[in-house]
Amino acid sequence: MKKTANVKEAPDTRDAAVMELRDVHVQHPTRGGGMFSKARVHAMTGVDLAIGRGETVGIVGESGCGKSTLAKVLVGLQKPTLGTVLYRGTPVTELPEKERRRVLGASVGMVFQDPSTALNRRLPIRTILRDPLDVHRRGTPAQRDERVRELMALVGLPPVLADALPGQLSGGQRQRVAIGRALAMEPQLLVADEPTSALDVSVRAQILNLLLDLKERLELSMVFVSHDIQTVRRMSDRVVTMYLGRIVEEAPAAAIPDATRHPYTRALFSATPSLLDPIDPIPLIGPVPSAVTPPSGCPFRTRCWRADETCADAMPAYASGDLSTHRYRCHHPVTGEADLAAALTQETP
Ligand SMILES: Nc1ncnc2c1ncn2[C@@H]1O[C@H](COP(=O)(O)OP(=O)(O)OP(=O)(O)O)[C@@H](O)[C@H]1O
Repeated sequence: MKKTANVKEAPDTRDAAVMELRDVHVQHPTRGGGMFSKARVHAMTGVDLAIGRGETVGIVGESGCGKSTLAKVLVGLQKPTLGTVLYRGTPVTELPEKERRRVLGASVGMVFQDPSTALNRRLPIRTILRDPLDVHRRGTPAQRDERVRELMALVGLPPVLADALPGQLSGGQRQRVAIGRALAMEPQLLVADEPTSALDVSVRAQILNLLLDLKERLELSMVFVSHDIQTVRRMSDRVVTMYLGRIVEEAPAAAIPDATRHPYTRALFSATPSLLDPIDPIPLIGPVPSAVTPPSGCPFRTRCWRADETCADAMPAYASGDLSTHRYRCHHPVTGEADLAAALTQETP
């Protein structure tokens, strides 16, 4: 094991949370399941999460693990089936639907994966940026125009593009518009769901740097969602690993990978090694199981090289790591290199 003594501890911001989820569940009727089908997709199960002021929380996991569902709950686009969402201490899940959407719509900004589909192609950039201000009746018309100018400068768009249509912009410029629109209402929290995965590799770093810069300048809290743990680690103070709708580990970003204990976090990290520090990829055997009939106990057990019969009995309770903001749910946590070596020799069926 490498030493983790130099790992900087992320502050425990739970008391000053901008947003908090308490035991949140989201279940969907199955697609094509028929009107009377009782089958449900378990998109989120028992999620507890607090996002501190000025903190960036990264969410990582494979496709279908519930990352986008979590992002939608935070911005009010997805109502939880069960559980409580608090915005600055107010339980918004107890508000009427329209009011919950209004409060979260005005307080939380969202940047989607693909700016080409997220922006209305027929509207000029100035109208797109003004839209949230018009919807929420923020300021006078002159103040709204001034805010549009400010937003364009903030996200690095030249004023000359105000009358352009989204189709006349590059992918990177379109994502800048989407970020500007998300910031129009001066939100405290910005949620970015895979904000660079639809962009050319050459502009990805520019958009990531813009988000880091805006977070500092505006003292934003941020939730950054990606399947790429290396990017999440770079962007975040704290990283949350999700698997089949559940949080399985939360760790300070600087603790990744060496101090992390959950086999799934380790496997995700090993799948995107850096050129400078190559490591053997841990094979994740088989696909993520169905979210309609998730495995009993620990959902990762069917793909985990450390699983035994205890893992089928119950979802492990949270255990604390050495750092106060590190916790994980695993019956057989990874505690040393030998625990990883066994993963490399497991047999592919
Ligand atoms: N409206 C819906 N109806 C039925 N099932 C849904 C719906 N939305 C999401 N799901 C299912 O919920 C689960 C979680 O989906 P979600 O999109 O949150 O995962 P994700 O980790 O963001 O994946 P991706 O990276 O592919 O977007 C998946 O099994 C998905 O198929």
